[in-house]
Amino acid sequence: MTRSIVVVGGALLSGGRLLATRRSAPPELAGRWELPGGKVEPGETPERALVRELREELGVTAEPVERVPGEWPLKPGYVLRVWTVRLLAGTPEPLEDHDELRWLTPDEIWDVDWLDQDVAAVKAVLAVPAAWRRF
Ligand SMILES: Nc1nc2c([nH]c(=O)n2[C@H]2C[C@H](O)[C@@H](COP(=O)(O)OP(=O)(O)OP(=O)(O)O)O2)c(=O)[nH]1
Repeated sequence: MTRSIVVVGGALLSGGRLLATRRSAPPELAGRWELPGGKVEPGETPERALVRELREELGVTAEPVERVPGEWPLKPGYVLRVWTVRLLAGTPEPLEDHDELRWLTPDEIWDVDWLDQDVAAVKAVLAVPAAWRRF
């Protein structure tokens, strides 16, 4: 059986807001919103992949805190796993893969057009209210 490729998503939380990022590519995903992150490379832990991706994509130093329970199918052969993330240094900027960022309160969370496959993951992040108060 072939194992799925894990895509790690970061639920970056700060001051009671979640960072949403708007994809700039590929064309079928561009303009839709997601959790920043990317594919785990061979030999890499998901947490290290997340730290690497957040540095590359947003220019920040960040620390995965805990796994959000669940796993969400993306395109065939890919699954999304999500960690809550604390920002340690830097201000996120759309350096790679994204063209806009928004910090959303829980009340604003559905104001952006999340990728269909991310909706359940975002609901799972909302279902961990303690995480929103922590950083
Ligand atoms: N990062 C991220 N990718 C997602 C989410 N939802 C979703 O369907 N995807 C898809 C988009 C891509 O097909 C795949 C992740 O690839 P990516 O392009 O972000 O990852 P990467 O930086 O490792 O990719 P690459 O440019 O090295 O190929 O998962 C999400 O919430 N976050």
